[in-house]
Amino acid sequence: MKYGSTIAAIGQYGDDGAQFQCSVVVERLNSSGQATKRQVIRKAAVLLGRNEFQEIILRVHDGKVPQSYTLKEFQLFTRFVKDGKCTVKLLPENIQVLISDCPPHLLNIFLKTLSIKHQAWQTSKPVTDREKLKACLPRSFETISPLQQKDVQKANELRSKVNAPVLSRGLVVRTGNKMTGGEQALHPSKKPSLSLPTARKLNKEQAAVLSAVLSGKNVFFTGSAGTGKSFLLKRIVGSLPPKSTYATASTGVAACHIGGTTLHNFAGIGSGSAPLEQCIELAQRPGVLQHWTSCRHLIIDEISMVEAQFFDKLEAIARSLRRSTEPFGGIQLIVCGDFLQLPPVSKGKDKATFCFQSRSWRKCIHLNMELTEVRRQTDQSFISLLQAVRVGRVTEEFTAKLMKSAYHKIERDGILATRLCTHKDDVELTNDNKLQQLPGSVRVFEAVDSDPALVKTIDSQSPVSRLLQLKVGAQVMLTKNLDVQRGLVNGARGVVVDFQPGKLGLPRVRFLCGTTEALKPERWMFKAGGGLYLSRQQLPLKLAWAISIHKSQGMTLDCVEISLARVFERGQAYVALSRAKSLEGLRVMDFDPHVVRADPDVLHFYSKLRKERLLLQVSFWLCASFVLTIGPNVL
Ligand SMILES: Nc1ncnc2c1ncn2[C@@H]1O[C@H](COP(=O)(O)OP(=O)(O)OP(=O)(O)O)[C@@H](O)[C@H]1O
Ligand SMILES: [Mg+2]
Repeated sequence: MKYGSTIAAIGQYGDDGAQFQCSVVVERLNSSGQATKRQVIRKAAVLLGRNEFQEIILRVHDGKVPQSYTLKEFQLFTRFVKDGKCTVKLLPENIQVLISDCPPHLLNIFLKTLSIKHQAWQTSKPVTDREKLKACLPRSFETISPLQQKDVQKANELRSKVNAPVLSRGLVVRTGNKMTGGEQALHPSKKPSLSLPTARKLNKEQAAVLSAVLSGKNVFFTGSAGTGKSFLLKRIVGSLPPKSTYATASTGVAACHIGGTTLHNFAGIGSGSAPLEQCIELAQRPGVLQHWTSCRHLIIDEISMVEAQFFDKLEAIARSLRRSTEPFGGIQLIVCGDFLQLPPVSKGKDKATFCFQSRSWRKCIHLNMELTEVRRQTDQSFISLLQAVRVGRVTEEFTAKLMKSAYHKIERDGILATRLCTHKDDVELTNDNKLQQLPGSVRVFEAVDSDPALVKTIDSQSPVSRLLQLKVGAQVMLTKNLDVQRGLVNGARGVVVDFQPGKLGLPRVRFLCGTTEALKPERWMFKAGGGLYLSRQQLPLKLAWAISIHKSQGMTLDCVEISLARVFERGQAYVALSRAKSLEGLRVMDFDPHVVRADPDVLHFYSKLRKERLLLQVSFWLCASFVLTIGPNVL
């Protein structure tokens, strides 16, 4: 395959784990492990292939001369895969290939492909040097085929049979201090069987948006609640080079869902209410300036809560700091959200303006796309009800259904419904009171923060609090995806059944999905200003008798109870109702159709986009085999 075509292919597809673009450093080491020769390739294509003897080859291409390494005995260092980094150390040659700035999702598949293909290859008879010479085959290189079940089977067969000497000539995987993969197979009792990568697949609509993003367009994608916008954003984050990609969201909770930071944190201009000149000065502080200059792809989730003036300021700052006349200083924007959900928080009496009403929106966004397939709910009649609520048109039939839901018995196995509150104070009061009312003693779990002096910054982005108080019987919610297959997902509801004996006294939680699990502390990483990373280690739990509707934006909830009497915002009732996975899992205490309001400006914005045929319903677009040629000139 030619280098040029490889890069183009990677830009658009490259999802099979055999090739990607990244930075590479090749080091030749001496016997004491020091580099005696170093070659830096800032823009390299890395390919996995096979030679004429079916051996696995790692090929590094700098655009001129390819370098090939036969992968027989090697070590993989995989601790920083999440940051797009890994190292392949070739043992007999004493060469290490340091890979960095690789889209983490691709790197993950690449490493899995490499490990499994290598283990499957070990089941075949090795070709000796003598046999190679005799064969006189012309040299060849063919990109490795995507992982298949048969590769996994072969690798697992080897794992069940093999003993130490065989693996000692093979692969060793190191993830920090722990060892996985090949090395675990040295201890037969510990070897887990391998499987194909389980990343949940994007649907066609989502894949089309990803492809538009990878083609370099500035994309705004929208869709009703639960169409998988944030799910897709996570994949987009994983498919772009980490050094120049910033994942942000308008709120800390939403930022945490996509493993990013808040837009305010990225911008470094405080609330952004100071005059532009002052904001530009603020953005030039050390640490902040680097965000603006190194960013090539800016991702923003929950765009509906970003204020127009703030967006315009960011756009002007980007042009100024990057000394560019292009919109947003040439940064690729990937913006997502549903304007019919929560609007920006208004300051004072004036109604806040939406981002799409900003001066720069139109010139910044090349492509508007809409996801239509709802993934959070499966019951079509409930989906139709929510669609009606979204646009503020509740029929009598839907009103009757929602009023009837007040009698739903949704408690199961001692797990009560979570109450979604319109006001923050109600949340704290409810959770504190309910915990106090429970018999038994309180256990307090204190988080370990990387920088206790920055607890406020951590609090603003963390889904878990510094102090977590629990008792047996406490209603809790999981705040992290622990095991999607087993239903242990972010937002899963449960109840504390007991605490394990011992000093740590970790809580065991029974979840609605039927699983009872002892929970261990988990770690969250946050990007703070100045390229600084902060972390918090805490149990992945929060009290769940009540949460606020604002905090629930973006969540999927198992069983919810809602009181809408004090709804004060357009879109608020829709956000609350659309958190539920099913009508059966929902109880609305006091439904009144008048609290359901959609913002007329938003309805007008969406209908204008549709009228001008600028909002591409991706499903329609796929049917029509529409080619991505729309640019800013069309808008
Ligand atoms: N392709 C997919 N495969 C499997 N599950 C998916 C897929 N896309 C989305 N989901 C699941 O659907 C649910 C809703 O997705 P997500 O939260 O991303 O929706 P959203 O559009 O961001 O909603 P909201 O507007 O409420 O924030 C989640 O549980 C998510 O894991
Ligand atoms: Mg979302």
